[in-house]
Amino acid sequence: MSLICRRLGSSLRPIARTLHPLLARKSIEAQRSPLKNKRFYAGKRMDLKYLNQKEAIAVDQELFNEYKFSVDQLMELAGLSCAHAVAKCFSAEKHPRILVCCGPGNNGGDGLVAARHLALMGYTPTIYYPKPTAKPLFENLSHQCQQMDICDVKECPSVESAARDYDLILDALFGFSFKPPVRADFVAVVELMQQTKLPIASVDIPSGWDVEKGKLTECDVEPALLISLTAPKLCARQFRGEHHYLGGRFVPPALQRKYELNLPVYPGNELCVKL
Ligand SMILES: NC(=O)C1=CN([C@@H]2O[C@H](COP(=O)(O)OP(=O)(O)OC[C@H]3O[C@@H](n4cnc5c(N)ncnc54)[C@H](O)[C@@H]3O)[C@@H](O)[C@H]2O)[C@@H](O)CC1
Ligand SMILES: [K+]
Repeated sequence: MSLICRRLGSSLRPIARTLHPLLARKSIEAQRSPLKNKRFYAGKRMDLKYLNQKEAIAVDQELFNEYKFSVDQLMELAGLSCAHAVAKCFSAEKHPRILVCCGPGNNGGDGLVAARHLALMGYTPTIYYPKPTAKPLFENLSHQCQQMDICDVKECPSVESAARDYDLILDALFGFSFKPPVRADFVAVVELMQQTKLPIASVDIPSGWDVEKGKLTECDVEPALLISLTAPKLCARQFRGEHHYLGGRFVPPALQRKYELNLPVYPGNELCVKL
């Protein structure tokens, strides 16, 4: 279409655009995004972008500051998409009991949201939240879980007790703001996840991995499922588990274009897409 538009010459372009809305739209996109236009001409998909830590933080900030999303809004969608990805890979019949390990930041908040949705989907989540964040958002999420009779444990389970009491661990300890090494309060739970034979589903980043370099030691956490949120981070290139999903279906198209995210198409009305 854009090719036709060029051949028509500048004098006829406005007429062509008036007559053909699709032609007009493509032409506007071409002006806004040369890369997208190039992709259109070449007829091939650009590769999915893997974000470095700075880019992940920049996208995050833009969603809040430029697009005026609230943290609650995005966290609800992120956590819900994690629950959906878990349900696609681990059925409530075979893996009903889930230990949800929540960290002190927004990754932990995603875990609290996911726990609530997993409970509604027929799982039995139990929350381990060693350093609850004293902010209304996190207090409210914890309160909602309590009101839904979701249990929590105050002590980190041993490898043996976890093997006995749970079928899966949801790792919502650290996301893209993690800076190694792991601090004292979280060493026990990271060690549990390194040593357990239970399958692990990691939210956004396998906790303890460097956001860009990935695994730092041979014994680092090896999740069976990774749910990248918004767009995968560089460390996800090292992911060798069985299932990799993308969730967080809330990125406005203009922001996708600005960061050249080249996100895959989510099927139908799904909240997550297999990568
Ligand atoms: N932009 C987005 O795009 C969205 C991001 N969300 C989630 O938010 C996450 C990022 O959240 P945050 O920026 O709050 O950061 P994180 O949740 O990655 O963690 C930051 C917290 O961990 C602590 N921490 C950092 N390094 C540590 C270490 N070595 N040992 C112990 N504690 C450490 C920090 O003090 C801080 O409290 C994402 O990974 C994703 O899960 C979603 O909630 C919603 C949408
Ligand atoms: K995580």
